[in-house]
Amino acid sequence: MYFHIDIEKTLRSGQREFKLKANFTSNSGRIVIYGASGAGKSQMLKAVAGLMHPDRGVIELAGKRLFDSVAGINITPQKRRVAYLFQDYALFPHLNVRQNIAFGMQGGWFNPKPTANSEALEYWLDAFELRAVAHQPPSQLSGGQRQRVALARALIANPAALLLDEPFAALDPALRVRMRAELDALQQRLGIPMLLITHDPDDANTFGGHVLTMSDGAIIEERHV
Ligand SMILES: Nc1ncnc2c1ncn2[C@@H]1O[C@H](COP(=O)(O)OP(=O)(O)OP(=O)(O)O)[C@@H](O)[C@H]1O
Repeated sequence: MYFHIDIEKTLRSGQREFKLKANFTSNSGRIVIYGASGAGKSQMLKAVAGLMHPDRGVIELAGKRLFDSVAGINITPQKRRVAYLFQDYALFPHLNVRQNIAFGMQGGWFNPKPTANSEALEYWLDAFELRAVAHQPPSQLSGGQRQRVALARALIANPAALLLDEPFAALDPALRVRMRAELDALQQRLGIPMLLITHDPDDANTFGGHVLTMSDGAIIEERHV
C-alpha cells in the first residue's frame, strides 16, 4: 500500500469554517487529487508533507506511519522523506541551476558552491538536460527548464514520494503537454509514488492513475484512468 489517509481538520478564519474530512487508500504509484479551487487539495498535500497537522487521523506512506493522532505519532517534515514540488517551483533566484539542485542534497544554512558537484548532481543535470544551463540563474531559464530544476532538486534527496502542487499550471499549453509526458515517463522509470493535485481535468485524464475527486473538503468520487 502506498498511501492510506484518513484525516480531519477544521480551519477557522473569523466566522468562516472549512472542514477537511478526507479518507482514501491507494495502491497506485500515481494518484491525482482533482477538484475546484478551495476544495481542500493543498491542505491535504500539506498534511502528507507534515506542514499541516490534522486534528484527528492517520497518514501512512508505504507502510510507514507518518501521523497518528491516537498513537501520538507526528514525524517531522524533514524525516518524512517526501518531496514537495510547489506550484511556483520556489527556486532560489540568487543561485544558479547547479546550486539550486545541490540544495536538495544538503541540510543546513549554507548555500552550495556555484561549482558544486557530486555523482548525483551530475546524473540529474544530464537526466533533465540541464547541463548547458547549469551556470544560469532561474530568471534566465524557460518555464520547462525551471520545472525540471525543481524536480531535480526534489528527486536528488531520494524521496519516498513526490508531492506535486499544480505542476503544469504555470506552463503554456504546448509545454504543458510535453511536461505531462515527461513526468509520466519519469514516474515509470523511477517507480517513485507521485501524488499530484490539480483543478485541470486534462491533468487528471492524461497523467491518470488513481483519480480522486475532491469537493468541499471530502473525496466524493474515485476512478482509475
Ligand atoms: N489558514 C486557514 N484558515 C482558514 N481557512 C483556510 C486556511 N487555509 C485554507 N483555508 C480554507 O480551506 C479551504 C481549502 O483550501 P485549499 O488551499 O486546500 O484549497 P485547494 O483545493 O488547494 O484550492 P486551489 O486549487 O485554489 O489551490 C479554502 O476554503 C480556504 O479558504
